Amino acid sequence: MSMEDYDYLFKIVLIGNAGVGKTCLVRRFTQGLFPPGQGATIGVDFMIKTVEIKGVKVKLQIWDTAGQERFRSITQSYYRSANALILTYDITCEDSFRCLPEWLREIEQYANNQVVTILVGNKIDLADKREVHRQRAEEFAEAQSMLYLETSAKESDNVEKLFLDLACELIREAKQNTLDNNDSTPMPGEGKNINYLGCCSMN
Ligand SMILES: Nc1nc2c(ncn2[C@@H]2O[C@H](COP(=O)(O)OP(=O)(O)OP(=O)(O)O)[C@@H](O)[C@H]2O)c(=O)[nH]1
Repeated sequence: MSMEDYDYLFKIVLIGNAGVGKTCLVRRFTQGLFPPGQGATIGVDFMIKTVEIKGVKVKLQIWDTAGQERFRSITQSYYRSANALILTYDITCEDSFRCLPEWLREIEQYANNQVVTILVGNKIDLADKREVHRQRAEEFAEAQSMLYLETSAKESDNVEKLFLDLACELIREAKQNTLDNNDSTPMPGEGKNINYLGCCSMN
C-alpha cells in the first residue's frame, strides 16, 4: 500500500489561446483568488490541489500551459501523460473559438487517446461582450464528443464544478478501466492510481 494520502492521482492540463483565462481558472480553483494584473504564462506552470469527493481523496496535478504560439513545442510535451484536458476559449473572443479545430489537431497528435477533454467557455461575467453563442459552442463540443461548461474565473462561476466534475468523470473512467482489465496484467506507466473505492457519481 502506498503511504500517499490520496486514493487517486490525476493529471489535468489546460490548453487554449493566450489570454482566455487559463491561469485565472487555475488560481481561482487552487487558491480561491482572481489575480490582478496576471502576466502571460511562460512555458508551463504547475499547481496541486487535493479534493475529497464523497469520501474519496483525489489529488489533482494541474498544469497550466502558455497559450502563445512560441511556447507550443514545450507545452505539447505535457499532453501525453494528461488524464484530462481543459480546452479553454474566451466567449468574448470569436478568434479564440475559431482556433479550436487547431487545438483539437494538437490533442489528436500529442495526447493519449483515452484523454477526457472538456471544452470551457470562460469570462461569462462579460455577458454583454459575448461573441460566441452558447448553443454554437455546445453543438461544437457535442460533435467532438467533448463535455462543455461555461465559467467565470473572475466571479468564481462554475470553476469548482469544472474541476470536481472532471475529477468525478476520471474516477468513473478509472473504475471502468479497472473492471475492464480485471484479469489482465496492469499496463506499466499508465500514471493512474486505481483502487476499488466507494461510489462517486456525477451530479
Ligand atoms: N472578465 C474576466 N476576465 C478574465 C477572466 N478570466 C481571466 N480574465 C482576464 O483575462 C486576462 C488573461 O487571463 P490569463 O489567466 O492570464 O489567461 P491565460 O489563458 O492564462 O493566458 P496565457 O498565459 O498567455 O496563455 C487577464 O487580464 C485576466 O484578468 C474572467 O473570468 N472574467
